Amino acid sequence: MQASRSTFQHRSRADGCPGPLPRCRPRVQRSRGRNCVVLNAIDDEGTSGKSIDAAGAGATWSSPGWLTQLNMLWSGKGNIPVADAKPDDIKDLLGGALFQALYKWMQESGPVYLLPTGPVSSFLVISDPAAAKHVLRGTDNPQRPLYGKGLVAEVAQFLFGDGFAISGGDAWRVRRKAVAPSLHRAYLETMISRVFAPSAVFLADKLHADPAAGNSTQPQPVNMEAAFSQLTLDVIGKAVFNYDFNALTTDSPLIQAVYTALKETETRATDLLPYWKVPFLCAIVPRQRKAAAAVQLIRDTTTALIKQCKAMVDEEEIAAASAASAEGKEYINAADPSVLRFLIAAREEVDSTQLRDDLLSMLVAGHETTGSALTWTLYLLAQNPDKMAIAQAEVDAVMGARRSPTIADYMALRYVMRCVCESMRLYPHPPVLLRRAFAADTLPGGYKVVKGQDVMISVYNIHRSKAVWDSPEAFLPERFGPLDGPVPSEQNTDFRYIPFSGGPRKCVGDQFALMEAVVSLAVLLREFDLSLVPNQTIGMTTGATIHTTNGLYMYARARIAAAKSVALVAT
Ligand code: HEM
Repeated sequence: MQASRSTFQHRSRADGCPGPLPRCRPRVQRSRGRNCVVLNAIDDEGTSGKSIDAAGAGATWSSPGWLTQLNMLWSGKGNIPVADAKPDDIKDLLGGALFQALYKWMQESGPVYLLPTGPVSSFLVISDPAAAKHVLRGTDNPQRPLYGKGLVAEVAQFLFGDGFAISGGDAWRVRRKAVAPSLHRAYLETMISRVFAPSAVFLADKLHADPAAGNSTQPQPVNMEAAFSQLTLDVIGKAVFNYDFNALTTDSPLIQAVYTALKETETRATDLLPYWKVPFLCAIVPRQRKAAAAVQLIRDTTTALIKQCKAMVDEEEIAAASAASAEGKEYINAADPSVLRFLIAAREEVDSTQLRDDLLSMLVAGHETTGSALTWTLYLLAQNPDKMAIAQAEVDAVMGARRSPTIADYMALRYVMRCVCESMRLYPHPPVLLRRAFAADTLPGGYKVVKGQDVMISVYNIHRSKAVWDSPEAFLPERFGPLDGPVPSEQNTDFRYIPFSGGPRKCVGDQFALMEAVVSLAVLLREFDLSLVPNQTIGMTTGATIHTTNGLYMYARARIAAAKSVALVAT
């Protein structure tokens, strides 16, 4: 199958350590015009003294004092700095570049500040690891139920329904406990050989065959962001439902529906006027009608897949799954190792609607996230040829003439793994995590949080803060310590590195995602020299993940080294 250039264009996308741990540094006392914010030293426990000139905070011509005052008076949030947010800034950030504006305000207002969004509404923005740890660990924690998902559940409900990615409390706990075991070790190993490696090799074959990929005398750019979005949709479809979207080859109404629904979730997350909360308006606004039709198609397809799978699972398989569970073994169906099959065989299906929503949660949560992680890792490698050379040398040494990485290869691809981790530090997906306080609380550092407060944990800010990381803007895969040490996580960095969140609501697919990303990159780096098309501007925009503004156009030239090693084996 010949891939045309348009094959790798975005559909309506979603365009539509250990090792030396970074230390906290003293904060600089600063003042900004009339708004005097004084932050004192922050110690390693994240405690700080702070004060704010309440009368003047936020009082510029465009961010009038009354707005700030109301915010501060409301429920007595007086000990938290208020960002000097002008209406234009807020308009911009609601349009999609939210996390970049949050970074600017962190530099002005410190690691915990209030962002006024209306006369009596605000976000509490957290860019401090200790405060983030406190909130994340207190989310849906039965011992300390202080926070819930809040706004994110509201904007995604139309798609996720009662899925466990957005539900809370007991409903979430029960479903997470049922679904998480499906991603067990044997399943992940099977995914490498059955799904991750073959899908990446398929993409490589398309790039080899595609004159648009840069192998002809007239090299043409390939949009690798679009290619990764298609690859990860194919992967997650097979892994969760045993369903082949064939997104790398075809364009179907179902694929369009997935992109439409994702885009709508992203748009809702940044809508200034959440008119979609009004059912009457949803019924007449064309965008909402389109989104509703898309969700219906996705749900109908999922329901049909569940029905089909149920028909395949017999009593014998249920007994085998139950016996495996009793013996503490990991059950897997050799013919269909998908999450869906596991859940039905393990009788964890509850009712079909709940199962449908849980599976859709995994589909959505596991698609653009991994696609974006791959996009930015490749971008950073292409921008840092010295790191690219190390990664390719590792891939050559580990894989030799094998096109498809094995589980042993995956374990040995430690530098590639660090490249993925470092890329998720610089470009975390999503860049902010939303929460809402169920009860009044006090954050480390003494910041008072009122009941009902919407909270944004800016993972982007934490990951790029000079107070948290040395040379935060640099791409340094080596920064996490020796390659034979553990992979960085929120645990071994004390919440300084949280690309998969942390606490009870931590990503359930983190190991899946790392394997998929490392395996996909290994296949591509082994077979291609990938370079950026010159003179393109790679801007950032966001919805659920960080996207490029215009795509990531690259040349993919077949590597001589890979060709040689294949030839060596052939002789
Ligand atoms: C690089 C790829 C990925 C990244 C960066 C990522 C990141 C995250 C983050 C930050 C959260 C927590 C959100 C929060 O605290 O509000 C999360 C939750 C979740 N992720 Fe991932 N994820 C990735 C891949 C995946 C994959 C491949 C799957 C499925 C196989 C998946 C399934 C989920 C689910 C179901 C949740 C909700 C868990 C719950 O609420 O209990 N993710 N992910």
